[in-house]
Amino acid sequence: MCPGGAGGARPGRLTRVPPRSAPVPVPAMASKLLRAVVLGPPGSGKGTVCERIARRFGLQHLSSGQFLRESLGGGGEAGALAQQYLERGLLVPDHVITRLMMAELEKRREQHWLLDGFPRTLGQAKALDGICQLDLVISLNIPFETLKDRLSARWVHPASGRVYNMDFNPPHTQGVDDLTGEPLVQREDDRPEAVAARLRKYKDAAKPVMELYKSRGILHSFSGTETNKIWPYVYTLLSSRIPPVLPEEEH
Ligand SMILES: Nc1ccn([C@@H]2O[C@H](COP(=O)(O)OP(=O)(O)OP(=O)(O)O)[C@@H](O)[C@H]2O)c(=O)n1
Ligand SMILES: Nc1nc2c(ncn2[C@@H]2O[C@H](COP(=O)(O)OP(=O)(O)O)[C@@H](O)[C@H]2O)c(=O)[nH]1
Repeated sequence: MCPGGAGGARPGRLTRVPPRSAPVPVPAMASKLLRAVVLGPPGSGKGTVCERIARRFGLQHLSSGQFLRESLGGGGEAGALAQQYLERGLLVPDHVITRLMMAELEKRREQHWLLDGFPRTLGQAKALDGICQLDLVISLNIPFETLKDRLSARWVHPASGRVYNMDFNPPHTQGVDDLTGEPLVQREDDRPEAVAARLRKYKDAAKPVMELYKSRGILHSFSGTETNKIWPYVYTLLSSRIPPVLPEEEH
């Protein structure tokens, strides 16, 4: 069962109207903790979509890539090991990322959450199964050329993970994070040489994960080249599972 989750009851499935005299049950939609995953290749907009979902629906956005990058600075053994993989655009071994993510999920037993970047392999998906029953998996299908263009124009604020794109969502001042005023950087693994390898590896590892979630009937795929066009569909899907705290239009 999910940490803090309500087990088998699925949100949005409470369709029978009770007789007038019966006590009114707390709707599953309000009481069940949502466990969702966003899948997609590097540059597909997972972080962008997750941020929007997190803000509109009051979910915790948990980015495995961001947790990994934060672990690098800690001086620990796991961080040192992970650094060698990240620099080369390779996936860190399943047991390393799984241990990290399980610890983070354990801290958030009582919150709705949305995973970004985890699980990336079948091994990771099985580890997640061991602690949690997922409600929803969103898959973003974006053409390869679009991914390459986006990643080469991506700038990030390392401390927060906030992402910018010189065309799509540029910072107010070039090269500077809007909230902190700190410098933005380009990730080493967003260099064109690393990107092609990352995309290939993503495809190989993600295929069985998607098949697993498809076979369970929880996979929802969205295709396109623009996040703003995909977003209304994602918003509608989420709204069927959890009440929004902000309206859709406010990006
Ligand atoms: N489950 C995961 C998640 C991330 N990573 C490592 O962390 C890096 C950065 O992860 P993330 O921020 O999720 O980036 P990507 O998905 O690679 O790229 P993007 O943010 O562009 O999606 C990955 O390239 C990979 O080296 C990993 O090994 N295993
Ligand atoms: N041009 C363009 N850039 C986008 C769009 N959606 C997201 N981006 C940018 O593309 C880059 C990758 O998006 P991100 O959310 O980091 O994707 P992730 O790698 O899947 O987490 C970032 O620089 C985003 O600002 C879009 O519709 N058009």
